[in-house]
Amino acid sequence: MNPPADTPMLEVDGLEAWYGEAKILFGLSLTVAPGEAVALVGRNGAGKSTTMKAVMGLVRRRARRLALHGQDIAALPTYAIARLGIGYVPEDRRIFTDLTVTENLDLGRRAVRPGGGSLMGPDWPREALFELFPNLAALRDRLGGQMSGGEQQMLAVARALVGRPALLLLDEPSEGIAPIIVEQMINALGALKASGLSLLISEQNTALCSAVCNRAYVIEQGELRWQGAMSDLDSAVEPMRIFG
Ligand SMILES: Nc1ncnc2c1ncn2[C@@H]1O[C@H](COP(=O)(O)OP(=O)(O)OP(=O)(O)O)[C@@H](O)[C@H]1O
Repeated sequence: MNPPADTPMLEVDGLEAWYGEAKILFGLSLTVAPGEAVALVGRNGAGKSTTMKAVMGLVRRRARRLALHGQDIAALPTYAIARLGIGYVPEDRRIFTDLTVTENLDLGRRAVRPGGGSLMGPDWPREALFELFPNLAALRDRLGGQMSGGEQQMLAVARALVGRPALLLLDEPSEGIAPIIVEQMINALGALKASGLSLLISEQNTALCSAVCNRAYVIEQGELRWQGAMSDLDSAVEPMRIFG
């Protein structure tokens, strides 16, 4: 049975998370609607990465509700959450440095069992990925370890897309990459949004957030500080100085 039309793609309610005994998230709530691009912003150490890890089940966490398009994921292990349809690109990219671009992409395929409740996002055949990230096309036989940080970031995003996620979590996709590559990343993320993919993007780059995202959540010390339309963030951000 399909969920009601207004079901969020991602629903997070009252999320708490810990590293060992240290509590990091204190009851965060957020949603991402189908096809929506949402920014998660906040200073270094605010808890953006932890929020993404908590959604993926990579840290100890508890929530009143954690659901992917109506399906409860709170008790699932990480691999099952990924298999249901969430792609995750962590801050440290984690591409295979000893494999070529093409081999890295081949490893991104997701083992999906029909009827298992998995959501399939837009299909990105290899040539479409190379159109999305033209730099990768020229480097298709290059080893991952011999690419720049920005190229590796593109490869990490492309590899996540091969698995046809319905929701993509991107942890600081512009971090440590050259401005020209940030431009290309903005274009690519715009195309992803246009394809109907839902995006949750942790970012400190205001240009990227404003170009791609509809709404934003500001977090500070593991708590929600502000939420609203991306266009209203600037006036809210200045007094809070949450970027940089
Ligand atoms: N593995 C860990 N063990 C213990 N504490 C951690 C760990 N990773 C992060 N923290 C702490 O959790 C808090 C939130 O960190 P998190 O990485 O989620 O922040 P962030 O908003 O993503 O910041 P950044 O932009 O610097 O990545 C910080 O106080 C950080 O020191």
